[in-house]
Amino acid sequence: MEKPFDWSQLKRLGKYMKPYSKKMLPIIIITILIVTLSKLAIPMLITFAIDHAILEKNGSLLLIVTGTMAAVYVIQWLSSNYRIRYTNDIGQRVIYDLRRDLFSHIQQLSFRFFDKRPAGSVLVRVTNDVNSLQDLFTNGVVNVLIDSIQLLGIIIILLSFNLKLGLAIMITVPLMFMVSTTLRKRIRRAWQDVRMKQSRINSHLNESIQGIRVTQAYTQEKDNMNYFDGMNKVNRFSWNKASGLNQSFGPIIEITGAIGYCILFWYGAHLVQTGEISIGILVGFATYIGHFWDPINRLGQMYSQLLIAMASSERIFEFIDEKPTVEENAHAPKMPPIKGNISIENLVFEYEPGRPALKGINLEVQAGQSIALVGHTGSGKSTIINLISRFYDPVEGRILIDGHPIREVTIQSLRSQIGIVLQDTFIFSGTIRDNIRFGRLDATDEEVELAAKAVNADDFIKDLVNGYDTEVQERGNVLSMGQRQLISFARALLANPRILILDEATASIDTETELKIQEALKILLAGRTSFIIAHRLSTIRNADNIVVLDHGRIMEMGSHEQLIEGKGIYYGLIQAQFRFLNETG
Ligand SMILES: Nc1ncnc2c1ncn2[C@@H]1O[C@H](COP(=O)(O)OP(=O)(O)OP(=O)(O)O)[C@@H](O)[C@H]1O
Repeated sequence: MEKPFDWSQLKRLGKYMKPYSKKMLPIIIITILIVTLSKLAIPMLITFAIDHAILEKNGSLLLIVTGTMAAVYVIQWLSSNYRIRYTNDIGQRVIYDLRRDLFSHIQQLSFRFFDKRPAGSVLVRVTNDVNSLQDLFTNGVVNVLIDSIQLLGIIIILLSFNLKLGLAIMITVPLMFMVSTTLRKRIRRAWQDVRMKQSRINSHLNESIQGIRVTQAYTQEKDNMNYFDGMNKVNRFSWNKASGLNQSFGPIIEITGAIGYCILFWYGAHLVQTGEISIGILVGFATYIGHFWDPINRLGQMYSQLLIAMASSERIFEFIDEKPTVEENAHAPKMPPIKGNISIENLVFEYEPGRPALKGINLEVQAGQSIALVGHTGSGKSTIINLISRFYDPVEGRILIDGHPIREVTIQSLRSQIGIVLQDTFIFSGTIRDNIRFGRLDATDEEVELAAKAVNADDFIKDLVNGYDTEVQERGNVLSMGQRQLISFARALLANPRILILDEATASIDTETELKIQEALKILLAGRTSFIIAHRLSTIRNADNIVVLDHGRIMEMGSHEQLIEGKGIYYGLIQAQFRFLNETG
């Protein structure tokens, strides 16, 4: 359904122009006035030249009028130039501010926001929706002004030339407006349909490229192609429909315009014969009418553009108005340097109402201890670490670090002292050095290399073509799983956090890398409080305390030996792992 025009959106967008309006708007308005006035002056000069210079054979007057016309054209060209430069500048500044606000706001939003939306849809708002406003700010608003002033000027001039002829011609205006707006509406809907189809293609494309390895592994290329082909065909049909409608617009407008010309020549010639108007005025009328239909046409077009832009701005502001679900108290103090004692008190959490992921977790951790979280998939391990880092807030209960409830300190001061190494180690596009330095941006090259050495990453990095300056692409596809893991260890070590959270990679890697990772892990964990979602027996065994979770509850807790002796869930898990290893090995 098409929405009516939303003024509040335009008002809100207008606020983005405010910082620049004082300095730039007066210049823009003056240039707009000069451009329109000079456009209006040309037919007036033609009229004058015919009646007073050509018909009266006054050569010197003709020369003066021609000179004046040339001067007007130069003025028009100059002010047009300035107008375009200033409107482009103001437009780009507004878009820059809007894009910056949107991006910085999105970065603040909590995990819950991203849980609900595919990455593609967030991307579209920062790119397409902001771009669609660009046209409005650079040309749209200004063109509306120029066209409106031009239209008003022509109407006044024509009526003052000759009231009767002026009114006779203007009979066609409502007709033209009606035809233009009805047709525009249909065209707009058709293009909306095209955009919808295209965005479907885009999101399918995005998913296909992201999942290309799975598609090829399961040889689903043909099915995938057929599906894509279907969407592509539908897109072609809707494009044809929209462009057909679009093309019919010009001739229809021309026919309506021709009616105006017929009236002019039939009635105008009559008025010339009766001596009521001069030939010059008749030619003047014809020239002005030539400039008459264009602004009407463009204003209709502008309305569609405005509707599209308002829809985009609504989507942008919807994101800007989104509040982070993890909020900070207005005067929250900073978390003092962390020692690492953690108390988890009766923690209850649900991602979706009525489906608890944690059902009352209690845990005491001493500074420097390492905790291994184990349990079946979906038992709540990741949820616990998400809550410690305050990516979500609990429904009940609380977490204290060195006696400070984490909800009462600033998020920045908390997270900057917690290091997180996720299973899916994200490598950004850039050099290896940049990727390690992500842990602490002010680290020197030596510090980066020291961190890499400490976690045994130095050897393989030096073997790369450009060593630390080797460019890696987004997600680090050129690196192996184990190498990516080591880089993320170096990144975390460089940040030197007091609390370390680690989601151990599940994929099996060769024994040599495994050993390297285990050694690196020892260095990384030394002297820090750590939570590890552990999958490898070696990691689990080395932990000070093993916490066994099931369905959001702690079922068992203790050292490896204690838990094995207890012959409970942990014992079962370990047995199952051994059985699996024996059967597959
Ligand atoms: N973003 C989310 N939105 C909704 N439900 C979620 C979300 N993340 C996890 N859950 C649900 O919460 C429960 C606990 O999930 P959690 O990720 O903590 O398990 P886990 O023990 O870390 O599992 P795994 O070992 O597979 O990573 C699961 O039932 C899961 O379906």
